[in-house]
Amino acid sequence: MLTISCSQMKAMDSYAINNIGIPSIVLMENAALKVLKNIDLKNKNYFTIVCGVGNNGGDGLALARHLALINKKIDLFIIGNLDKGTKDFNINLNILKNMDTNFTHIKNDGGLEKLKEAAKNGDLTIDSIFGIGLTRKVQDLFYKTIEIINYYSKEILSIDIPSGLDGDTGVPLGISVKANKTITFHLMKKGLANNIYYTGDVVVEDIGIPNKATEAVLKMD
Ligand SMILES: NC(=O)C1=CN([C@@H]2O[C@H](COP(=O)(O)OP(=O)(O)OC[C@H]3O[C@@H](n4cnc5c(N)ncnc54)[C@H](O)[C@@H]3O)[C@@H](O)[C@H]2O)[C@@H](O)CC1
Ligand SMILES: [K+]
Repeated sequence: MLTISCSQMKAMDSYAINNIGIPSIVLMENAALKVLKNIDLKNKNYFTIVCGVGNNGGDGLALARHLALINKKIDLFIIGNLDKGTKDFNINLNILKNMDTNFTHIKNDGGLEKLKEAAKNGDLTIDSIFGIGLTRKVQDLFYKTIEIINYYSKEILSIDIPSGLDGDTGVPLGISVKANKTITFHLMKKGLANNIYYTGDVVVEDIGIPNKATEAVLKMD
C-alpha cells in the first residue's frame, strides 16, 4: 500500500484547494461525512467529541453537526486558543453556535472534570484534537486531556491520526490517543502503518482529492 508523509498530504490538500479550486470547506465536509459513515449509528447514541482549533478540530465540529442533525446526543469539547481557530474551524463553530449547540472550552480543571464524566458516559469518544498539523510535544492541558480520553472512554475513534501520534514516525510526541479505530483521509500515512496499538483498525477514506493532485505531489519527490 502506498504510504505518504504528512508534508505530502499537506501538499496534496493544498494542490486540490489552490491549483484545482476545490474549496477547503468542501474537503472538510467530505471528511466529516466519511467519518460519519464509519460509525455504528444503530448502536451508538451518545458522542463525546473533543476538538482542537485547527482543521482536524474543524472535521470534528462538522461531524458534531451531522450527529446533532440525526438527533444524537453530543457532548462537545474544544481545547486550544479560540482566537487562533482556522478559517474552516471558525465556519463550522459559527454554524454550531447558530444551531444553539453548546460546547465546553477545556481551559481549566472544571473542563477536565466534565470531560471525564462525558467520556465515561458516552458510547464513543471522537478524537479530533490534532491531525497532520501536530508540530511539537504534547504538554500541559493537552496532555491531561489525552490522558482522560484514553482512561475513561469506552471506545475511541480518531479522525485522521490519533492525536499526539507523529504521522510520519508513528511515535507519540509525549502522549497519544490510543484509538479503537482511525479514519484517515485520502492515503495511508507512514506513521499509521502497522501501528495498531495506537491506531486500532485503520480505514482510508477518499475525501474528493483528484488523482492529479496526488500525482503532482508524488512527482515532486
Ligand atoms: N484543508 C485541509 O488542509 C484539510 C484538512 N483536513 C483535516 O485537517 C487536519 C490538518 O489540519 P491543520 O493543518 O489545521 O492541523 P491540525 O488541526 O492537525 O493541528 C493544528 C493545530 O494544532 C496546534 N498544535 C500542533 N501541535 C501542538 C501541540 N503539541 N500542542 C498544542 N497545540 C498544537 C497548532 O497550533 C494548530 O492550532 C488533517 O489532519 C485533517 O484532519 C480535512 O478537513 C481535509 C481538508
Ligand atoms: K485526531
